[in-house]
Amino acid sequence: MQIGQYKLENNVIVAPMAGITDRPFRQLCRRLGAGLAVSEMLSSNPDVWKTEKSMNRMDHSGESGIRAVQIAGADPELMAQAAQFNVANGAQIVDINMGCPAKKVNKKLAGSALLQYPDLVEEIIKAVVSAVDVPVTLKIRTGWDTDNRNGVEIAKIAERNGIASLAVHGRTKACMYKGEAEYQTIRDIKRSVSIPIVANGDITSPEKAKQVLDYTGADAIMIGRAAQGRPWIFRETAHYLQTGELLPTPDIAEVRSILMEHINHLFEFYGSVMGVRIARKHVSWYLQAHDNEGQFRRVFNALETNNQQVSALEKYFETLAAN
Ligand SMILES: Cc1cc2nc3c(=O)[nH]c(=O)nc-3n(C[C@H](O)[C@H](O)[C@H](O)COP(=O)(O)O)c2cc1C
Repeated sequence: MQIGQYKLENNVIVAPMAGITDRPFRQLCRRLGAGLAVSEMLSSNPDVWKTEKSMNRMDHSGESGIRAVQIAGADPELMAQAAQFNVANGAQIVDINMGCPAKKVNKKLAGSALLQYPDLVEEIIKAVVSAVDVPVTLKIRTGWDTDNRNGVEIAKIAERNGIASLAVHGRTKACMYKGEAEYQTIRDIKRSVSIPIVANGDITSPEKAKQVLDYTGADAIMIGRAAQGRPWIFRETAHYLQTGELLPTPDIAEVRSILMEHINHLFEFYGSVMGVRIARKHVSWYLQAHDNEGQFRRVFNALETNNQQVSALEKYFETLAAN
């Protein structure tokens, strides 16, 4: 897929996930085959840009691949400034968040709450597109609520105001994460505009990715939660879409090596205190399939230092390999 001047290596994209798609995770997903990894959202409120959390989110140093940075907010002028600020800090694509249903974000009328106000959507897009000379992409849900799936209307606004590609999560804001994603609205959107469309929501396997692409006619797919503890899903999916062949799932030795690489990057990026905290949730996802009783995870979550975490994992994998 082409986004402005950028051609993706493949059409499998890492969904932005606040608290998850930090630089270590994006880098790992890219190494394991993702064509693009969008960063966690950054608020358009300049007062928070200096906080540790925002500074971490804006840290793209040494990141390979195209740097796509997501911004969230409801004020067109502030969104334009946030876009400029991020481009000055190295963003090569600016993505606007109109998909997030989180209360904290929607309370400020940002994220998917904006879908209720097509005029404001248009103003924000216009302001951001004219503020920067990099491609601007947009991420939405299919609409505000089930009776008002206005995704097609929003897509047309996006197209006529210069949005370079549009990612659509197949749920409305009202759905939050309940039920199953639907792809019919994504298909309707794809048929009503000619900008590239990215299909998102509940894509959990290479085969599902292919089904969704075939059904919607979308140009690319975006995977979020299914990559938690399973970043190799990008390699598997890209390979399947290109060849029709399923790769074998990684054996335990490879899972160990990927997990160790991931947590070592977390320690480097966040330092040992925060790194140890963030490692806990990732380790629990990686081990879901191997630690049925959750026994190891309970012990692991009580460990306080990175050295303790590393040696506990080494022992855990040695025991698994011996059995
Ligand atoms: C923990 C978490 C954080 C998320 N943060 C963001 C975000 O910062 N920006 C955004 O546009 N979407 C965000 N999303 C939504 C995802 O990008 C994606 O649209 C959604 O999870 C559906 O895709 P999936 O079924 O593949 O997970 C988040 C989702 C989760 C689970």
